[in-house]
Amino acid sequence: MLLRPVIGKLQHKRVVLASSSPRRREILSNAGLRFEVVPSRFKEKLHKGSFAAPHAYAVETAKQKALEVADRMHQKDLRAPDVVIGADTIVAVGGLILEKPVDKQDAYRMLSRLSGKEHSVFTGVAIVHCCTRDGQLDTEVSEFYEETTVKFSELSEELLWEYIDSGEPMDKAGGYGIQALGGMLVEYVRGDFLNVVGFPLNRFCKELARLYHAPRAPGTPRPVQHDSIPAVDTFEDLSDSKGGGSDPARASGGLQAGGARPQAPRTQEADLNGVTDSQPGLPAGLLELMDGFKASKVLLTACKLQVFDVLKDRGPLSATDVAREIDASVGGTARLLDVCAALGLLDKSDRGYSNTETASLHLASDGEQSLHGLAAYHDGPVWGAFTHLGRAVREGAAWTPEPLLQGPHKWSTEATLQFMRASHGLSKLTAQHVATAFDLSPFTSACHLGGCTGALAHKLVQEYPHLQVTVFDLPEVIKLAGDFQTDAQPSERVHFVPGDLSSDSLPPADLYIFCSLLHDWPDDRLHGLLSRISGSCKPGAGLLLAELAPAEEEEEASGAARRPPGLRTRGVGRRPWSPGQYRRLLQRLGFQDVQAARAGGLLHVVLGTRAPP
Ligand SMILES: O=c1[nH]cc([C@@H]2O[C@H](COP(=O)(O)OP(=O)(O)OP(=O)(O)O)[C@@H](O)[C@H]2O)c(=O)[nH]1
Repeated sequence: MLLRPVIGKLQHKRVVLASSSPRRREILSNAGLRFEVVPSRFKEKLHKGSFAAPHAYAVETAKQKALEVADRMHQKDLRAPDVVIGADTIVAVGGLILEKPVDKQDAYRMLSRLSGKEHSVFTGVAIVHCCTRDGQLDTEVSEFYEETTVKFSELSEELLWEYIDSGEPMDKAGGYGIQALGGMLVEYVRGDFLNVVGFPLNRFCKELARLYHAPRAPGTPRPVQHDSIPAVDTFEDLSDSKGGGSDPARASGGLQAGGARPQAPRTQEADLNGVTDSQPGLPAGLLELMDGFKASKVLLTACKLQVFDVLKDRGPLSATDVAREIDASVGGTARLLDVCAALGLLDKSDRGYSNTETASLHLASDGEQSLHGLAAYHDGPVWGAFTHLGRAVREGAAWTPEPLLQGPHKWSTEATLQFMRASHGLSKLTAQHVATAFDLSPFTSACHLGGCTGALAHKLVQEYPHLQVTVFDLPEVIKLAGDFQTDAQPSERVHFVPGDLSSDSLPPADLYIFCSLLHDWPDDRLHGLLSRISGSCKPGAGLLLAELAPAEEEEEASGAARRPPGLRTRGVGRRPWSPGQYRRLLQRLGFQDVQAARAGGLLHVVLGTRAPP
């Protein structure tokens, strides 16, 4: 299992592929990498003559493509992804650089130049690590290139034109696609085949291994292992995600979006350094599971005590200053702050403690992307439910506590508001990704079922100027929805309709949407509801489902599935969600053209169209 740990180095990072090339997307996703695709807008027009060699041109273009995306994403959200990957493939023959042909004549010129000769294919790759400090984007670029030699047969005019007329050359460097019809033109290849197709996967993995696993000098002791929550004085040792490897993003003060994670002891990564650990592995997954709740409680407690609010937009503060502001003991506060730093939620320096970017963005109570309400919900009703899990199991009760299951019509106004605050935070965070996972412009009316505060509805109308959106939810929720604001302007195209999903008829719409709602529903209820919706849909109407991705998939992609089956740290109580399962379910319910996409690194979004009966 040397393969997945290499790609797994990027597992908990938000990775973006800055390329529109379907081949690059396929090569990287086949390798198990999880990423978003944001095509670069950088125009490939660098002056070729100013580069000493063709590969230098490809590398610089790859770098500019990636930096353009990092910069644009940073400008847009004031938050860049953790890693942006850019690539550029060119063909070099007789001192000339060939890119994609602009038209058939250009393709003809390129292919006749390659006929009967050897040429080089270079792909330049840039891996850009990003972090944001004081609102400024900081980048660290690793770049490399790979060269492959390709020899073409002599091509007759007839063959040449037949190939050009197939249309295949037009979006390909040098005017051919070696992976398809163009393969028939090729006599031999020396070097990495995938490099010709557009991405040198082998070299990329070596580069990741180098970046994240700088070999230790001989005789250097192995890094110290820690429990999830280390002794206060040792938290600095936890700066790397898996212990032992170097992480450029962190080394440069960078921050992991999913950074607050307990540490597991090193296991097989030693193989990457050529050091094979012959000892049987310790049950890292088990220990992590036993300990994991402490990390959650630290985060939830720091949120509740408003530690992240106190530190937001302020310079580093001492434990004494923070203790004064949150009205707590100095010793207790110091310990809490140290553990928050160990978990990657705070930065600690000689001058004191300050928020990481993630903490300011998501854990302080104000701000558009705050998840403070969700933290309070977990610390309150959810925590309470899991405290009595043993009793629920003995009595055969649902894991969600009865009062929560009963729904808002049985809750106090405060409990309903607490639930809505949690839902609102999560919706605001994910709305843009859900709204743009697919092109929804063909629809003119949508209904967000269980749409709560209307956060997604407002994003949808902002994104689609011709769309009317109905938010359908229980009367107790709709009554309070006006108390919540979104960054979008209130719109007359958003309507709130009270009703009960399971008994009332649904408002008419040509697109129905569910978002983060179905994951804990029992199978029979889910099937019943979706069949009812399918029954209310006219042919051509859409159903869009967006759910948080299950822990299993993430872990499998990273190789963490080495753990004993069934041991998962996250996703407890969730219905296992896989796009494949929902695709099949939607197809059984009469939806066709079902497409699945991954959005924001956290969501699966599935869209189907009601087939004629
Ligand atoms: O044999 C093959 N050779 C090349 C390709 C494809 O050609 C293009 C190369 O173009 P470029 O590197 O500029 O990348 P774009 O497609 O324009 O996408 P970006 O958004 O990244 O600029 C590339 O798609 C190769 O896959 C091929 O398919 N076969």
